[in-house]
Amino acid sequence: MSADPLHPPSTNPASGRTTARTAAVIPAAGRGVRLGPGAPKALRVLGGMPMLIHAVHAMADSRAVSLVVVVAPPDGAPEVRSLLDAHALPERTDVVVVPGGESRQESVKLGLDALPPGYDIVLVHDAARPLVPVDTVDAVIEAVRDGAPAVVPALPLADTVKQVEPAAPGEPEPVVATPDRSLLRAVQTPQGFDRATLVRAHETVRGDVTDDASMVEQLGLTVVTVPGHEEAFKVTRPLDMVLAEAVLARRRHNDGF
Ligand SMILES: Nc1ccn([C@@H]2O[C@H](COP(=O)(O)OP(=O)(O)OP(=O)(O)O)[C@@H](O)[C@H]2O)c(=O)n1
Ligand SMILES: C[C@](O)(CO)[C@H](O)COP(=O)(O)O
Repeated sequence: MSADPLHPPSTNPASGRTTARTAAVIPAAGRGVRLGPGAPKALRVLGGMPMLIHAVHAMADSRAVSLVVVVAPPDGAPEVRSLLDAHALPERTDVVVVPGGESRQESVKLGLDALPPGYDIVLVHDAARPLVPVDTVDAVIEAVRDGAPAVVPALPLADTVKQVEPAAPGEPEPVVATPDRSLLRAVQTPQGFDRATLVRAHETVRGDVTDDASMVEQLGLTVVTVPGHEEAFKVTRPLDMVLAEAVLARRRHNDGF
């Protein structure tokens, strides 16, 4: 890969270790059907600011992230560009906007295709997880820097989980198993990747998946976890908006605003 003169990899003078540059791809092209009627989910307002802007800030708050690629709703790229231009970001962070696709997987691929050379670590972060703390972002990046090809933030489950058999609509679903909860994790974003591995996964793995790490699993590589965070929850249903507003109010209170 050729070098980008604006954002050269940094070298630690003490260790001589060169730190790979990190970009974040934010899929934000979903409609938000489960949230109910309204604007595309990423453009809905939380604490006075579109959800997407919170998500971009969450990535840009990490000093390691110098490029953010926002994957906008397919016909919404100009609107998203204007929104981003209206909100200040750290000077060290460039933001590129591309139109997204029909599925999350397709949107992530379009974001990856827009990445310039020189970024060897890629985070993929849902716009729908606007409140992930920077410490979680940094923990993911650190684990990729330490050599893991794919890293996911994960939390233990609070509920017991049942596996069911599909049933006709309105009919009760028979339970067929109760997996050992201690071995299960709820997985969040940002998920972090060695760029070449993630590109290979998107180029070779076929079939529907619900996250990017599972594509790397299908390549036969080991994905590792780092501790996730309760505030990195995904805004999916209407109650999640209430929760997100409450988290923001608590942050404002703690910051003295
Ligand atoms: N075609 C799509 C579908 C989803 N996403 C993004 O993938 C993330 C996770 O998806 P989800 O929370 O399921 O969002 P939606 O698809 O918008 O939700 P729903 O299924 O309720 O419509 C979101 O940031 C969403 O914008 C995307 O970029 N392109
Ligand atoms: C990527 C993800 O957020 C990890 O938990 C999740 O799989 C996205 O799923 P969705 O059904 O597209 O919201």
